[in-house]
Amino acid sequence: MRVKICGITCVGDAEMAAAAGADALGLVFYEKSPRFVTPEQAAEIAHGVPPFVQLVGLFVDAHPERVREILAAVPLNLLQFHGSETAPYCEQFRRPYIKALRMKPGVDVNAAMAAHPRARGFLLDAYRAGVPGGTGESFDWQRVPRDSGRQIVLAGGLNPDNVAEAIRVAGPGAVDVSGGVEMAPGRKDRQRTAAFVRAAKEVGKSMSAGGPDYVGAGKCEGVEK
Ligand SMILES: O=C(O)c1ccccc1N[C@@H]1O[C@H](COP(=O)(O)O)[C@@H](O)[C@H]1O
Repeated sequence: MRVKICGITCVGDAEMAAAAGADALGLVFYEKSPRFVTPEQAAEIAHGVPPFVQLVGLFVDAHPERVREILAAVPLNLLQFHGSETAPYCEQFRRPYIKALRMKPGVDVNAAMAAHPRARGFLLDAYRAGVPGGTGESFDWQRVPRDSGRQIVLAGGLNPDNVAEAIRVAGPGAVDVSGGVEMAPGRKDRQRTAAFVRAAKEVGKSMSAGGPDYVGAGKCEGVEK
């Protein structure tokens, strides 16, 4: 189970979250968020990120020039598009990306996924009208498709107390949290972050112990599995 801690705003929190075992750290480039960071702050935070921890840039319907400017200044490994971005928009940056889907009642998740054939995965988040994300609200985890064949990142209102149950119900490949591990908007709490990573990794391990440990559909030529 991979874990992303989103909304990192300072070097200390990046180091703390990485030490707690986070696989990815999120930087929010959405100006209206309390977790917004400037490209300069983001570049400084990037220096505190150890090798093999992914740095993810979160955008909400940003002007393409703004995304390019940030890409030139910050070594992002993955882009997270959290607005109503289309596939051509997302693909123009030629970087791996995930697309956030807000779980509005009645939304056709499979159709939304099909519209982004080149996305690395889909982050499923709660829906609240007028707010693009980071609401601290969850949605019915039963609604997460189990057989889409796409990588699912579960988000929305997760915290150290509910993440294990959320993973058991939804069966995602990764989880993403922001408000549920904070002590104040934009500042992560060490204990909550560590407890979240531990809970997610433990349940992920116990679930893979009960089933096949290799779920990849792709085969390598000449190699029998
Ligand atoms: O974190 C934000 O401020 C934010 C702003 C705009 C769009 C997305 C945002 N965050 C993402 O939302 C999910 C859920 O947040 P939470 O855990 O419910 O607080 C989070 O994982 C971020 O990827």
